[in-house]
Amino acid sequence: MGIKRKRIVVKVGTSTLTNEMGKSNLRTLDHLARVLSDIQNMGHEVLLVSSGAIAVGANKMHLPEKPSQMRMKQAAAAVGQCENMFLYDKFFGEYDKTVAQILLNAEDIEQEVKRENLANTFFALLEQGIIPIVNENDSVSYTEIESEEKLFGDNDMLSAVVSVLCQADLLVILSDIEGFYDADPRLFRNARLISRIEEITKETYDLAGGAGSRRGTGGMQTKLKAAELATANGIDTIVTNGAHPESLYDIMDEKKVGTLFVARGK
Ligand SMILES: Nc1ncnc2c1ncn2[C@@H]1O[C@H](COP(=O)(O)OP(=O)(O)O)[C@@H](O)[C@H]1O
Ligand SMILES: N[C@@H](CCC(=O)OP(=O)(O)O)C(=O)O
Repeated sequence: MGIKRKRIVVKVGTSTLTNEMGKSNLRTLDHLARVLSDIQNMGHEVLLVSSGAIAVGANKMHLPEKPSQMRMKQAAAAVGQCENMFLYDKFFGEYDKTVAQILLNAEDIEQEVKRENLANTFFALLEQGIIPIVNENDSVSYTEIESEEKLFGDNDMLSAVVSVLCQADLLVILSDIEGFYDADPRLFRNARLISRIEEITKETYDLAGGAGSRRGTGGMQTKLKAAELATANGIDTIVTNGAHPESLYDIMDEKKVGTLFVARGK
């Protein structure tokens, strides 16, 4: 029997990668590296879209909080990206895996020639059993951090763009919450998890609020946009909690986890 959902893209947000102190959450990073390595050993192809550069960099630079000035955000991203890749290289290395860093701007996707080159790079890496780790190129492209006209908006959207580009079978967005609720559970205690969404409509967006912590960006609004793009391109999308990366095993076994946004045309 062939492997279902062979190629998966996993996106992990700042709120999962860092702790309350703004420092790297080493336990989660290690768990994530172990589970993704294991899933690759089971015959799947894995791509990781990882946020956290700005928050981790700000912490390493001893800034009192996440910077608001653009130049400081870009500086923090340069420091934090380096730290994150160091940690990923170390943790994935423990499980005998090689990782590669890909940093993207919107132009890299918009221009056809660049897009093709980029897809070829991803395919070459996957063919070699390497795990690509993707982030926005924040230190170069301020538009991705701030502009209204940004294509990615944030890493949720970037993960959907990468999923489409790589013709992934599944996108998993790991956040600091179990999935998509009928209201933001941080504000409404009685909010209920929605386990399956067949179609994302205006009413769905009405249920989604912004970021839940000072570390996160975009909240459920951007996750819905990402799910909309991915599902429109035939890619199932799951939003679930990244605190327990082991749930990825259940996802690969097609068990019910978090919220499934069903691919269109299925
Ligand atoms: N309808 C909703 N269901 C679940 N979470 C929601 C909803 N609306 C807003 N949120 C908020 O979205 C947050 C997750 O997004 P975000 O803070 O950007 O994290 P990440 O770093 O994972 O992208 C949750 O902690 C929650 O407070
Ligand atoms: N590219 C930025 C992350 C932006 C972003 O989308 O953050 P998040 O909502 O935590 O996924 C960084 O690495 O800090």
